[in-house]
Amino acid sequence: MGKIMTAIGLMSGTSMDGIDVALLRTDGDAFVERGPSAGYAYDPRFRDRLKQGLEEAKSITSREQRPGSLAELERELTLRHAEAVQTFMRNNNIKSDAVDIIGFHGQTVLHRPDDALTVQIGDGALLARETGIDIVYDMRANDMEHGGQGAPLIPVYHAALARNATADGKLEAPVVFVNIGGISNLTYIGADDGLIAYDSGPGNTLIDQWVEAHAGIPFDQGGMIASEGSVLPELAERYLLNPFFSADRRRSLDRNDFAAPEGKDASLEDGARTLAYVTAAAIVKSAGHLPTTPRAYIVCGGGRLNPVIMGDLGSQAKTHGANVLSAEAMGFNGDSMEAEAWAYLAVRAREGLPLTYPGTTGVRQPVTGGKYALHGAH
Ligand SMILES: Nc1ncnc2c1ncn2[C@@H]1O[C@H](COP(=O)(O)OP(=O)(O)OP(=O)(O)O)[C@@H](O)[C@H]1O
Ligand SMILES: CC(=O)N[C@H]1[C@@H]2OC[C@@H](O2)[C@@H](O)[C@@H]1O[C@H](C)C(=O)O
Repeated sequence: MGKIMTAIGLMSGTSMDGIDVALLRTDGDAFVERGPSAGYAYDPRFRDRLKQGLEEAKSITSREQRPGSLAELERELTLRHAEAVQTFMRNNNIKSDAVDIIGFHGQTVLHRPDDALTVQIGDGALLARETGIDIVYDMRANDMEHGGQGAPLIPVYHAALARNATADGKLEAPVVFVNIGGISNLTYIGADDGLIAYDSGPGNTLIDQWVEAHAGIPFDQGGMIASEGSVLPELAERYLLNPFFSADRRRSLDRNDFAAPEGKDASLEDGARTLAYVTAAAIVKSAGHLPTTPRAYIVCGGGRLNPVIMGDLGSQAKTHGANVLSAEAMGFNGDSMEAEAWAYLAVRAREGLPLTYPGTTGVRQPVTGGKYALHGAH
């Protein structure tokens, strides 16, 4: 066993709904002990600023550029993360000298794997100064420099969880972890420990955009709106026939790769129902590229709280003989898993261990990654 470190992971995902924080004790390998976690929601005004930041980021051609208000946004985002860390440590009685490292994801504002360009805003040095803790950040860049898609990075953590659950007799491979966030991604862990991962399609983003534009609400809580509607097959087909699903090569997605329907395309309810169906069908369709059908799908991320998505995923997976379980049914935490993963990745980075593999991002060889900001350096 390697050196066990105490790490905090910070995730601000593509849904831009807030900051997830989680504490982990780990050696970056098989030893994983999950600690407390929390979510700190963004207020609607900051969420709007992030959305504007995504627009401004469209003109970026090299990853250091911060056009428009992006530099100011990066500073504010970082200070919000520092505040989240401080609140989290206060609420859980954790002293900063008890934490060895923070894994800081930042906010993805642009992701164009075909141009080898991925930009996560987040100022590691500022966060180190504010928290007094060493930071590992910018963990996607090195993967891209070595020919990878820069995403997904969570698979190595899924693999550690699966290995431990299999050893405890709680799980039988092959198994798939699905994260239904703004975008959905899946990790396949084969019986021989083989690891395959990729983005599987639009997650909640289209549903969020649809209900925001037509009902002025940020998301379809509990799938209430979708449950009143019907699937419109033509509209669903329009998404599911996208070349993303049939291409030979799996590629990672940007939030803007799929667009929400036009208002005239559907009623509020039918639109929400159809997009929930698309979210589930995209996962099953993408899983068709795996070497074997998994026995189970373990679902994490906010989409698992939408029973319409879960119902569709359950019935479609069943036709292939697979069960669908929420992360909680396996004793995991579906809200904090990404933040836990960023804590785990920070420790792996510190130990020089690989973060990504040819099977997870298409990188040429397993590579580590991350930049460091040491709190004593200033
Ligand atoms: N109670 C709920 N009912 C229905 N949907 C929900 C509920 N809670 C959260 N969601 C959905 O989950 C989304 C947030 O998911 P999550 O926090 O996993 O995304 P993320 O981490 O930002 O994204 P990504 O994994 O793509 O980076 C919300 O935008 C919403 O659409
Ligand atoms: C570029 C980027 O931020 N991608 C995110 C996004 O959100 C889900 C999916 O698209 C995944 O590829 C990734 O996040 C997860 C946490 C990952 O890297 O594992």
